[in-house]
Amino acid sequence: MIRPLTLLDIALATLAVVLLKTIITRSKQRARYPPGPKGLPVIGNVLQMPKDREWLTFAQWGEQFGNIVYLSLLGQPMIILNSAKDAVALLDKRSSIYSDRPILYMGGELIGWKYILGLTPYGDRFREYRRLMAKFIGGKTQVERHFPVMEQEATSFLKRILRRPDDLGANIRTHAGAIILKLAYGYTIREDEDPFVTLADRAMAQFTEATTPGAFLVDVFPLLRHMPAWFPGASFKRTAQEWSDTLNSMADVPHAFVKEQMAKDTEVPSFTSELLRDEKLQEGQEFNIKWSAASLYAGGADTTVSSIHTFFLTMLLFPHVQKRAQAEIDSVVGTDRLPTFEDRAKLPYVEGVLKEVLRWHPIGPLGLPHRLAQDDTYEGHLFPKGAIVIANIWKCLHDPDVYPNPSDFDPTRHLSENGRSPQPDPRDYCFGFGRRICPGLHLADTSIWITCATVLAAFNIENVVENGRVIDIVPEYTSGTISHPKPFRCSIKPRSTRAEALIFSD
Ligand code: HEM
Repeated sequence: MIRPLTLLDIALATLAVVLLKTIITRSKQRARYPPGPKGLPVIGNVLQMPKDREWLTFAQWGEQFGNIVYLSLLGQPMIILNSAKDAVALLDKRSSIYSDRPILYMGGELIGWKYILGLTPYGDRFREYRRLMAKFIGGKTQVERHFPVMEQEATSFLKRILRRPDDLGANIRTHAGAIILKLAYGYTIREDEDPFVTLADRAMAQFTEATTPGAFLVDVFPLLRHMPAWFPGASFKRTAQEWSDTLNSMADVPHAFVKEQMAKDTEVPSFTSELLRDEKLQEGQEFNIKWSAASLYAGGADTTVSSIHTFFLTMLLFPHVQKRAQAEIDSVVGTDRLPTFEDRAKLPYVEGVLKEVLRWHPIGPLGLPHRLAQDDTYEGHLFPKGAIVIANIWKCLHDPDVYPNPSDFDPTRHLSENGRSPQPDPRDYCFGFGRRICPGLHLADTSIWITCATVLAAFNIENVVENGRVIDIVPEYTSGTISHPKPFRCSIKPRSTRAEALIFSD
């Protein structure tokens, strides 16, 4: 005899149908996602994620599965774009839906880096920060106003090198900090252990630690953020509080300095002072000015450091490039003065050196992650809403079809020489894409150029010789959002007594 159906039977049957439907829909959807390495149930590709220099593994997966690679990390979809063509087609051309940022619970929410532009969600605050920055450094004309500061700081950099030639890393950090602090706050740094530079360095180091994937469980289980700080196992909350204090000081202390100077009418014009004077300050406006100035500092201090370091590294590794660039400067500028921005258009080979520095090792090999705001389809694939989309900038700039022999540092690839057209300008990719493109790109381009040009005019960069033996170096880079050359030794000496005199001539 057949037992009559109970409510429980009906509930179980309904659940089974719903589960089956979900599995079928998911696997149908999965079939429409781009290909990628096969992961495990639930955790997806978590165990296959590379621990360092992710851009190399992502590029390898691109060769194996096709340029667009799909990954799933505990259910979080991630899409890697390994070609410039796809990055432009999606992040540039469909920018209105590809411009959000993923939420980082430890770094963004608990510590407060979401107030810094790079992690600010796509919305009103994002637009306001970008508007303020565009007025100051948004184009070539705006940046031209800052040429005198950059030229003066380039000479100060040469002096620091001359005084402490063995402290290259520290000298470069001071130099980058000096430019951005002058522009953002009208602040002149102290030569020894500047308190603002030290504070910012600490905040940036904590940022790197806080946003390293897998470093904090709260990024995997966001509900943990509600745990009280005293709860056993909640030490991350206390760390977050401490690091939040550092970040707030990084934004507050220089801002207060400008206001103090303005009250005494002694301020040096800067991003902050100009906005505080100009803007009819409405509610919340001062907050935006303070945090966009801190965003300039956070975005500008560490990035150019890596590029300038790469410049020294490559001059050491490719001495023939250094010689040719110096010969070009000598023939155009002469040896009685240092190069200025007025010389730039007449120095195509030095321009090629700058482009190669930005291409050979892009400081942000994977840029910053974008977040897709709604479902999208592209070349027959489904890209789900909420997916994290990453452009493999390193791969775009090392694609052998676009840049033949990509590991060669060859400035001539950017010249129209011997009837050859220049290869694509790396600046079209290294600064990112769409509405999130680096707002500091013109400042970066000009400040790195003047630094390289003056260093080439004044110094020879050579291998260290010890006990008659040349110390060779093997170039190595750190992992992380901003990738730096690992420390290396080099000898930096004035090219002549005349060059040395020029450095101290002002
Ligand atoms: C070699 C130098 C630099 C390179 C290669 C570089 C590259 C980048 C890249 C790849 C991004 C992410 C773009 C995206 O999401 O698609 C970015 C964002 C950003 N950069 Fe730069 N950058 C450099 C220098 C600077 C400088 C000098 C500043 C400030 C003065 C700056 C400020 C920023 C800010 C605030 C963001 C966040 C933009 C946003 O989220 O809307 N960067 N940069």
